[in-house]
Amino acid sequence: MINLGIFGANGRMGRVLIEAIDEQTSTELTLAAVRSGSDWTGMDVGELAGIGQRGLTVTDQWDSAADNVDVMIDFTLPEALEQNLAWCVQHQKPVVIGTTGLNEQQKQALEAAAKQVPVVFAANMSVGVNLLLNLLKQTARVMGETADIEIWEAHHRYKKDAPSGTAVAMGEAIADELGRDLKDCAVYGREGHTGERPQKEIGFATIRGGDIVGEHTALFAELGERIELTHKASSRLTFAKGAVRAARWLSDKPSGLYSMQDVLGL
Ligand SMILES: NC(=O)C1=CN([C@@H]2O[C@H](COP(=O)(O)OP(=O)(O)OC[C@H]3O[C@@H](n4cnc5c(N)ncnc54)[C@H](OP(=O)(O)O)[C@@H]3O)[C@@H](O)[C@H]2O)C=CC1
Ligand SMILES: O=C(O)C1=N[C@H](C(=O)O)C[C@H](O)C1
Repeated sequence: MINLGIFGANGRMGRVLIEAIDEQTSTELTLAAVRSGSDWTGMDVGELAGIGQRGLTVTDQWDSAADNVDVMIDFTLPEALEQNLAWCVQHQKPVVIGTTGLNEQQKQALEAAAKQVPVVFAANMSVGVNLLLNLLKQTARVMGETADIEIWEAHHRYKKDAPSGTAVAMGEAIADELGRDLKDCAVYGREGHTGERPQKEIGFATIRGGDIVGEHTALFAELGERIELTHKASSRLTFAKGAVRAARWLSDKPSGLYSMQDVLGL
């Protein structure tokens, strides 16, 4: 049995993580952490996730459960990342991180923490997106030098970062394969008299609306033909199941920064 803890248990991902951990016979939820003073403190985790009472309450007293946790899972917001990492380092807990929209300082904090505890970081925990990253590299090898490359993504109205972490990871996978630096060739939206498209650009477009769980497309457009590679997530449980799989995989690994590709053996 692997005992798991969740940061941000009351969030959209936190709630489906409770459900995903509950579904597995080999994992048990032993810490459902929320921020200090949160209104959710004291609520039964099963009630929070809509799956009926489970006998564990949401808490803002994280330390009291630390001894009973093997791996933490963090899907919160970038502002919470450094505090969560510090807690994992202090208590020597491996951690799976799905939070997106990290700035340079937060990325460095992630790398520093991974020297002291095992860390899986992935902007998207689904099997499909991680397979897609490989397909994008293959497509870039064949068409990338001559095709116009565009990436677009669509998410729910509540999402706070843009473009999505997955879209950025897709752009990075393609740019790496083509020997380009995404910082130099990315264009985030276009407006006005933009002129003709420079061939080496990688363009990004973002849609936000309603309850869209997460959709990503990469376009490789030539004169005369084009390829579009699309992934559509229809349930957050897909991401949560991926995170639980990553946590199980991480439980016996040494310190280091791992990807979902490592977890899946891709
Ligand atoms: N890698 C992947 O596969 C996926 C990644 N994500 C990413 O996961 C993250 C969370 O998404 P989602 O669940 O939809 O977001 P929500 O806004 O629903 O949840 C965010 C959680 O983080 C907590 N939080 C926010 N700010 C702080 C803070 N400063 N200190 C402590 N806790 C804080 C919130 O607590 P409170 O309510 O108290 O503010 C809440 O519990 C996003 O970055 C998203 O992009 C999402 C899906 C899949
Ligand atoms: O915020 C979300 O919801 C999602 N965020 C991730 C991202 O930014 O790529 C992954 C997924 O698409 C859902």
